Amino acid sequence: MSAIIEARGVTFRVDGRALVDQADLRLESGRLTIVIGPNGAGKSTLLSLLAGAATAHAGEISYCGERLDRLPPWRIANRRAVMTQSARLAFPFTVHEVASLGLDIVGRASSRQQRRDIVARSLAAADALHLCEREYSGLSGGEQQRVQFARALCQLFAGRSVDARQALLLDEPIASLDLRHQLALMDAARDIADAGAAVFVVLHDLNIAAAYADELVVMSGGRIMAAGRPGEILSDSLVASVFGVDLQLSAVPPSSLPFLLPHGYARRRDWSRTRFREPMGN
Ligand SMILES: Nc1ncnc2c1ncn2[C@@H]1O[C@H](COP(=O)(O)OP(=O)(O)OP(=O)(O)O)[C@@H](O)[C@H]1O
Repeated sequence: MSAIIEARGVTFRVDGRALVDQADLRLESGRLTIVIGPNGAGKSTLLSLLAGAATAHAGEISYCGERLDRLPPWRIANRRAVMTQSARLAFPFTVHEVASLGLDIVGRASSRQQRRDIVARSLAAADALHLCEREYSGLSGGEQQRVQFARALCQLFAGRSVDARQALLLDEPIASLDLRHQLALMDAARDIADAGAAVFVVLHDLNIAAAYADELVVMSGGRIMAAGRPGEILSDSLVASVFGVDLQLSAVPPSSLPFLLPHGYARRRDWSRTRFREPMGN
């Protein structure tokens, strides 16, 4: 079966410089793919290309075997939801209104009650239901990030009635979150993959990436340097060559790092999962 999203030889240049250079990638149903790499590696640019927000100069991106550049916007909107890094809003929207933006171009066939249910379910999945009536601009950075996650979930859930083969693309979704919300959001992403979507996440935290990824993609200088199961590809030498960090010389004693590479993958699987569903008091 074709991948939900596939990139073949994708290259994107600005002023002659390749920000993404000949990337090959398959995002499959049921799989959580996490991309890591240093600042400027090209991770967000790759995500924009996969989302259809930028157009490749070479290579091809397809959704379920159909060329992305030939799909009408409404089909793209039903098939993939995106959470970008920055989401400033110029108007005084409430949290409920921001989450509902995810329903703007999808889910039009749904009844008013179905749309209300989708918004409530998405806000609950992001632990943001209790913020519903608050003004978005008055929220903390982490709270805003959770509302943006809810907005992406709204789009995904609403689009599901039209197109069951979907992808969720998240750009640094846990950058502003506390530890519990980081794990809860990643657990929610895991659940969405387990329900059949292809999930693609840009992360900086190598421990969390190693703990959650079915497939880890390591980027540097616009290129995919390695891809595979975290336990198979993560090594001190890869971290040294891509991030310029010698883990052996780290000032932090290994025993204080709860799931340091590459052992985190196995350990995380044994933990009880963190859920947004319980009230968390903020
Ligand atoms: N519109 C643009 N014009 C010129 N250069 C750009 C543009 N967008 C991104 N870049 C450059 O392309 C490179 C890749 O950027 P990108 O945002 O994809 O990296 P990233 O891996 O997501 O980085 P970070 O971890 O810092 O978010 C960077 O060097 C960036 O400065």
